[in-house]
Amino acid sequence: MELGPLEGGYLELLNSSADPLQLYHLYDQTDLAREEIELCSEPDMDTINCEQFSRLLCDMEGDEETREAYANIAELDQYVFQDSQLDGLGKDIFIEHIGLEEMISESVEVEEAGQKSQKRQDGMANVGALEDPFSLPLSPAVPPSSSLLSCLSLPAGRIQIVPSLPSLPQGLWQISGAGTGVSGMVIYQGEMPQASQVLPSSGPAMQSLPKSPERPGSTSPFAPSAADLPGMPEPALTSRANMTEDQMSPTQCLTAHEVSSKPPKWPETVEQFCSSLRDKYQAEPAGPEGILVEVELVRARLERNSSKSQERELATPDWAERQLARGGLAEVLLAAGDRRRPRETQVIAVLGKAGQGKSHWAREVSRAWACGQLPQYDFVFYFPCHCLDRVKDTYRLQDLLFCLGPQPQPVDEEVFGHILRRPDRVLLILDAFEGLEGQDSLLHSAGGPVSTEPHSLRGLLAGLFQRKLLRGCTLLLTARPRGRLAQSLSKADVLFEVTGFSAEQAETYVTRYLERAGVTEHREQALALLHGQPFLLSHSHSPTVCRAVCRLSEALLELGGEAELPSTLTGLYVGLLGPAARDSPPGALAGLARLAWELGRRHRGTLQDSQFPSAEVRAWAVARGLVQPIPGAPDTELAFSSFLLQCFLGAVWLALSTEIKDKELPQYLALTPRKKRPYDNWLEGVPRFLAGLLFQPHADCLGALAGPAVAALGARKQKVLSRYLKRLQPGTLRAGRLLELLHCAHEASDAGLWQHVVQGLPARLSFLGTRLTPPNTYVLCSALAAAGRDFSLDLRSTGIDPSGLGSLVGLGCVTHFRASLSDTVGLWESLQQRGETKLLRAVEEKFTIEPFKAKSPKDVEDLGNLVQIQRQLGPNIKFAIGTSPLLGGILCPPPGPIISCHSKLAIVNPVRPQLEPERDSLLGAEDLPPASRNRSDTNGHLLRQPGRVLSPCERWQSSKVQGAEETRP
Ligand SMILES: Nc1ncnc2c1ncn2[C@@H]1O[C@H](COP(=O)(O)OP(=O)(O)OP(=O)(O)O)[C@@H](O)[C@H]1O
Repeated sequence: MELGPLEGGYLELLNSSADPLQLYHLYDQTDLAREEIELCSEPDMDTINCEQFSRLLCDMEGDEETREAYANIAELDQYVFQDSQLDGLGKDIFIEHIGLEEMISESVEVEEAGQKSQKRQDGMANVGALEDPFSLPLSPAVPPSSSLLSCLSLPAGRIQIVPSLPSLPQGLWQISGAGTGVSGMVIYQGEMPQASQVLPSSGPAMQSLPKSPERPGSTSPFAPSAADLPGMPEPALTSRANMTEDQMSPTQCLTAHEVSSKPPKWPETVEQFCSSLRDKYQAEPAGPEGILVEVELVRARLERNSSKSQERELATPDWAERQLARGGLAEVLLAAGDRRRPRETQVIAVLGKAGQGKSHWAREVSRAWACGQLPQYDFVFYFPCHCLDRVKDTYRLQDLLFCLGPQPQPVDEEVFGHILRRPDRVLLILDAFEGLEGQDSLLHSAGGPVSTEPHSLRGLLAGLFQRKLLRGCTLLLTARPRGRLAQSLSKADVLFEVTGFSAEQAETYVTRYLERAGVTEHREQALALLHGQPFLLSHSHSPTVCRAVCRLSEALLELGGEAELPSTLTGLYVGLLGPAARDSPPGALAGLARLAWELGRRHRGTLQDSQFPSAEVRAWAVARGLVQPIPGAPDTELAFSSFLLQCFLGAVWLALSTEIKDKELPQYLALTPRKKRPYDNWLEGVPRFLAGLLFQPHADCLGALAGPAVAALGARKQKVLSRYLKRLQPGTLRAGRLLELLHCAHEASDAGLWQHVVQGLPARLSFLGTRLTPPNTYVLCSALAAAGRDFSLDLRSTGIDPSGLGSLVGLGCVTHFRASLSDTVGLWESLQQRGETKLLRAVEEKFTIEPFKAKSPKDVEDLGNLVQIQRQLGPNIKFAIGTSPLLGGILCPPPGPIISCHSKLAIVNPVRPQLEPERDSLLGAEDLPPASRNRSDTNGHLLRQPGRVLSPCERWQSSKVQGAEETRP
């Protein structure tokens, strides 16, 4: 039977009458067609290798839609088919839910199900029993499992037994089909069955997997071994037992890998290469200042930034829901290991905004390896990606590792062979991945090479990411996730985020900085300077800003006398650049500023010697630390010493340039919707610096950098921006842009502009899903306090930290707020512990949780904790469970109803859907039609629409365990 294109989920395919072997090959080809299967000879229709099958089955299980559909089948089975009263309704809903219209006739008429099952019996797997396609008949030999794959039934005939595939749950797995040469293949995961656990077949023939007689490479045309790859050495000896990897079973292979993590005896050349790499990493200082503050990474995930757009961005978890990689480096590197398939490349992405410390962290990984902390790797190669952006030349894999690697040297074939033999013991670090041209396509496009023949560097990288070259290695990349790159990064096995410094870590950095500078006596003064400018303290959450603050503090303290840090970021950078500008060659600052802007427009932060206006300007910029060499890159390549500095210089160019037309200037504030402006704001720090440079008093700001001659030009530009900003209605801006406007107004330090902005703030402010970093929280607090009006805030999914949450909701002008339950519990508990009862009472009264939707047991638990704290405070305190002014109502029931509401919520079992409509009607408040939504009875219980029974799917949805609660203001 000819199969059409692979469409829909695996569920549809399993329910089709397609020949399972064809199905399998179609699956594999579709998947691997993208991977350009050049090296397979003839696809061997009769051969299924267990790794391939493991992959197929894993993917089927990994397919979220299928998994969920089968889970629903299992759970809804009883409801739909055993509860005769609900028969008709249930089936319809069930069928609709799993989205299989074509199954309607099959599933409604039960007899037909038998035939369908029979059809499938000839195929790959029997899903379900003959009589009832959705019941789960488990033979005594098969351990019960909710997995779709544990419900395979066993046929008569020859059976191959493949012991223990690591990715399968324990149990028996049967595969059969024409062309296999056997009527059935059983994969047994777990201990082999005892004789008493009789396999339901007439004498299973124990055979090994089919194997190509000619060569000991992989038996799979789709999963080549090293021996299959042109240009690769002969198959590796992976154990000291003189067996090739491919002669071993997958279990043996894994065991061999584990065992061989003991240091093997290496040839002299390999030992030498390895120790030269280690020496290289150990010799590198930890960052430009040689300071290390230990930071924890947070598990990350990407999400669509709007329901309409395909673009993704880093999701913002609530503070209390963040998952820290507490095990440090080891945990990060092991994180994807659970999902790792044998000999499969593992991709780990460490993401974060510019200047958060990604490169610092990545270099720390190589240093840790050099110090023997990562014994699971024999080799670690660190590449700053700016150095790999070479379009012209062609390279082989060995050139990448040896010539472009951290320790450039001629290729040593013996060492290279050694690397190829154990790719699983190789870690490649690709730092600043966003710096590569067209990086997004490397991760997902087809066409990466499968051989080590010369290719463009991009081709080589594509081969690595597409898991064809050095298959089985670990790829660790760091990147700023923006635009299309973020979309492709969802292909990574695991994601982490570098979130910058906490206030304590910033203080630690200041202390260490002064220690290294040999001026520890200034420590207290420097910390006092920092605390004297809370806005800069909040910005020191970014290590880059923290470093800049340290440098300026050091300079100010050296001068002696009354020192004070500036109150804006613009002031900080003017303070740092002013002295450099004063002794610059003529036109040097403007020349460098122009370069910063023009490179930024092309999304680049690196520059060549030849791009400087003159050698003199280059020498000045290097001497003043404005640009610096890139570690590992040729001397002719330099980079701006930080992204923020590049943004500042870009803004200087906009402020100074006569080439930028006045009417174009407002677009560079990036406050209007993206569609209406061609500028993409890659240099995202430019808007606030531009406002700062043009609005702050000329003599202290732009004049301090460029001299008095540019005063008239600056004044004209200021007028243009002022007119634009005063026409802007803050209430019409989305949360992210509103925050940027607040930052611009803060940097401008112009009383008129600030008043205009704060007066325009709407009374109800929702920041739902928009990150509130410490500086964002700071400007928001200042603006609300200055407005002299009342506000309601929605602070859910903002990642706001506990101290930020406390400062915002503690403001007198904030009369109502909504925040995640877990963060609120944290705040209340900390206020309680600190004995701040008055503030606690105040914030409790402002808190609202309506409409409440419990999505996980944690939500119910948190609600219980809130009620508990509330009880302790006495009967007069109440928080709003009804609608609040923020949400359009006024109901604030006393604690009694909340507790009774809680006790109802607590009995909802989140794992199994509750079928009694009364029970979860409370949970399903948002599932009700608008007419009955948000209405409550006198006890504060939400009313259900009479006669409306929630469908099983709705109940399932409402009881699904799924992270923090969702927004529905
Ligand atoms: N944990 C840390 N301890 C000490 N210094 C740090 C730490 N993290 C970052 N820094 C310092 O902060 C500055 C910025 O760090 P880094 O260059 O690693 O940021 P990044 O996220 O890679 O930025 P970009 O995206 O712009 O490349 C550097 O000077 C670095 O030394």
